[in-house]
Amino acid sequence: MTDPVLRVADLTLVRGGQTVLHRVCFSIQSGSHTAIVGPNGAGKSSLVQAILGILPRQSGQIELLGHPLGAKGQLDPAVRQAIAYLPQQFMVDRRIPMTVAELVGLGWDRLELAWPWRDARPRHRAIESALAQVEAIHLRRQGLSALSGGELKRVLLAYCLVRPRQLLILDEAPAGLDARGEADFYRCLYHLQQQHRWTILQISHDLSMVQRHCDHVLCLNRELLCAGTPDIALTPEALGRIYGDDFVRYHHTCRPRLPDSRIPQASNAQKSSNP
Ligand SMILES: Nc1ncnc2c1ncn2[C@@H]1O[C@H](COP(=O)(O)OP(=O)(O)OP(=O)(O)O)[C@@H](O)[C@H]1O
Repeated sequence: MTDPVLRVADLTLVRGGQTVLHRVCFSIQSGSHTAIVGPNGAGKSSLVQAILGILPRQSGQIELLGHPLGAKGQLDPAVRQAIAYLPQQFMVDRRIPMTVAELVGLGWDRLELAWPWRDARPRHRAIESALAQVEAIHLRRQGLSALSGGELKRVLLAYCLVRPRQLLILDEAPAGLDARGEADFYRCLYHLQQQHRWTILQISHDLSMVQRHCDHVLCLNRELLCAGTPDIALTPEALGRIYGDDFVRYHHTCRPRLPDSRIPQASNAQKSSNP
């Protein structure tokens, strides 16, 4: 078995004086698709922020692509560039006069100093290719303020894939999209995952999506309560431990369409109910 893409050992995190993660341990393998599930306030976003080196940890170790993450978030720049992050909300003022191509280009730029003119052509080609892959090439000269929510998510995916990445971390990335936008986003994401062999770690509240698309689940509520394939981690018993014993999972089912002959006729129904 190859080295894990991510290894978290004994991670404890304190925020605002309270322990939000207690001795969390797990690892994720290359090419896997892992979901982090758990109730509001369970520490899911805090966990992701600790993995990205944004939040300092109280204790424990984090290793990304075989490299240790320093106590203050230090990480080999080449490793950092192999990781892409898609947040729940894109916190940049959309009135900033920036085009889609300029935003995607930021994902290509190296962290160290470089000669801008030497890289201009490959940079341009990488931006065009990334936008084409998310079917957003027609938006390249558009300002960010003119994008719909769904278009912006696709552009952010292009930002993620403008450079080769190995690990993609998503924090409720399709939040705010309508049902169609969410389905399109996931279709695009899974297609790209197959193509680029990404390892995905995503926070989600959508247990049906997790059941359908993820091969590993981490159930978190301040500590790691259980982990395994969706069949193991999303049983009613396991969900009861995470969300409380009275939790009942809602399944949306479509009523089958009745053949026309069996649909009650409003006029007949009315007739028979009239004296
Ligand atoms: N900036 C902060 N300062 C102090 N405490 C915080 C801060 N942000 C979050 N917390 C606390 O950390 C705990 C975990 O929050 P976190 O956002 O990680 O949970 P979550 O599982 O991602 O929740 P949700 O599903 O609601 O997004 C919560 O108790 C929260 O109040």
